[in-house]
Amino acid sequence: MSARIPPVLRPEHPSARSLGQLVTEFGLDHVGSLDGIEITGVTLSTGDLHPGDLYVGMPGAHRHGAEFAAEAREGGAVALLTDAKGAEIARDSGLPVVLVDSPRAALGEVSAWIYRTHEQPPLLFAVTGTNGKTSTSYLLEGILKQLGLVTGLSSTAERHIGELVVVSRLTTPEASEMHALLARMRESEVRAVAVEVSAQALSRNRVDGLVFDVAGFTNLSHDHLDDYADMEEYFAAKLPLFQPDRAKRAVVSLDSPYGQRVVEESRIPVTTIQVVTPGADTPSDADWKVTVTEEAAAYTAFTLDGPEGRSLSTRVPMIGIHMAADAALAIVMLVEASFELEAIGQALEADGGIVAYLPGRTERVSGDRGPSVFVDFGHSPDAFLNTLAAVRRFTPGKVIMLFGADGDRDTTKRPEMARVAAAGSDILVITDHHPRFEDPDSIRKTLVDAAREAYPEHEIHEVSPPEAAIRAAVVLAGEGDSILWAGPGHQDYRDIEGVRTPYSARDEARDALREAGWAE
Ligand SMILES: CC(=O)N[C@H]1[C@@H](OP(=O)(O)OP(=O)(O)OC[C@H]2O[C@@H](n3ccc(=O)[nH]c3=O)[C@H](O)[C@@H]2O)O[C@H](CO)[C@@H](O)[C@@H]1O[C@H](C)C(=O)N[C@@H](C)C(=O)N[C@H](CCC(=O)O)C(=O)O
Ligand SMILES: Nc1ncnc2c1ncn2[C@@H]1O[C@H](COP(=O)(O)OP(=O)(O)OP(=O)(O)O)[C@@H](O)[C@H]1O
Repeated sequence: MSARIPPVLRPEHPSARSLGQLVTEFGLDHVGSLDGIEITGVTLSTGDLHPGDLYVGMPGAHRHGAEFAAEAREGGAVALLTDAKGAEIARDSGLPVVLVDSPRAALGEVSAWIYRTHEQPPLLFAVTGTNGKTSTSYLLEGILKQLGLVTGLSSTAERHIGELVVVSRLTTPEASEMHALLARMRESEVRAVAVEVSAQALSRNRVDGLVFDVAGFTNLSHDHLDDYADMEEYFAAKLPLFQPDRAKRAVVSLDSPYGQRVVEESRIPVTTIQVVTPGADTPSDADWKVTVTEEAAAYTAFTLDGPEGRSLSTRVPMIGIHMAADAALAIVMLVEASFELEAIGQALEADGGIVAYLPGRTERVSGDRGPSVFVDFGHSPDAFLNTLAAVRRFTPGKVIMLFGADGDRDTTKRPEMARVAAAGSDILVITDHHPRFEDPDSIRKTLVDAAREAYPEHEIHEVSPPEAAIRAAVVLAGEGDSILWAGPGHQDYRDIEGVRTPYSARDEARDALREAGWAE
């Protein structure tokens, strides 16, 4: 059985638009009569086709989308938008063809036009960076709700429209889906939307047709070097978000050295923020400074100090300094969007701090007895470093780190992940994650070898599959110990040879605790 692919959210009451008018307004060439053709939606996939759609045939990694034009017509598509090659491929499809140089480059503006998302858009927030995008987006959404707004969210984990929740496929949806989502949000009177923007999304035009009111940068560290040749290329992929055609203003964290470079290369007004340690040798030049004042098992308290003596103290219901950094970034993004710091402070104080639930982000799944078990989505060396440090601070006993590495994704980060995991833990349990089309034994071997080489004395267990590994970790743990299971986070499947096999790390961890007698 494979896990269900979540649906794409579309407006429930789309208004029809004239294809002829689109062609005229965009100055496009076309083949075949467009007389009387009305479009109500747009898609680049036959898997998500609605009658009345404009089907966009774009060249992909494997196929040219125009190959599916006839299938799209049978499914109710009323026209094809494609490039010259696609027009040739789809010559006999029976669909009128609208021509563009690059369907991907045209998709954002065309989708915005079809769904009228340029008209009275909500407040738009974008968050990018290697780690912390999802967390900051959820925290933004949480605070906006506390301020009384109807909100929307687009993240790796979920898309939210007010109270409606749908599981996500991509971190940042393709532009056609993004504008459909915004149109649906408008129907629900959503006033502010937090959007997680991946580097891949910026490289692939997925946020075209949007101008964010405020863009936030969390940090940059080693990840995605399968998609980008090196860190410079990965960094360069993030920069377009910080230019006038993409965002009006930005808040940039200086917590990683790349933050300063974003400031230097951005061409929009930028405000900076940084986590500071009282008494540190190098004072921070950031506009806003975050000081963690208390780290408890259920929350992290911090003070945010800004220009003109402005200050706010609150708490985030998550563990770790990095979560205070994400929460403070969210608050300053709101200030840049013209919310009063005082009003934010009052709303948070009324609720005893920020109210937000972040699925699978250092989520504690254990109860009052036995070891603490946290399930986390971290899958990069820097994420491991931060979450392990956070867990360590509450753990009187041993810290057991359980993790595997993604198959068919950046292989160069694996040894460093293993070294960081060994350095920050007392016991390592190495297992499988999403093997995809790779051999899981060989992925584990790379991790075990790297950890052993760096820390020959470290206690390392290799256990496959993860269902057995979490049970092994629980057996190794006792009262006062912690298990950090990094990687699976919120996900409800494992990708094994391209099949999404249903699986929940959080449920497995709860079952393992129950079987060991630590939970009812
Ligand atoms: C590697 C990559 O970017 N792939 C994307 C790409 O697929 P592709 O080029 O392989 O498509 P293809 O199979 O050649 O097909 C070409 C076209 O024909 C269409 N088609 C194909 C078959 C069919 O039966 N009907 C049909 O309409 C496809 O929708 C596509 O438009 O075009 C598809 C449709 O637009 C995307 O969904 C797909 O993203 C895949 C799922 C993906 O995983 N992308 C990753 C790299 C990604 O974007 N990740 C980031 C970052 C995550 C993070 O922060 O960690 C993200 O934002 O999610
Ligand atoms: N500011 C931060 N600095 C470093 N690590 C962080 C930070 N915020 C979160 N993390 C770590 O990174 C993991 C992933 O967090 P989150 O999902 O918020 O990031 P993301 O950028 O959305 O990741 P992805 O690109 O994989 O979706 C967390 O579970 C935590 O381990």
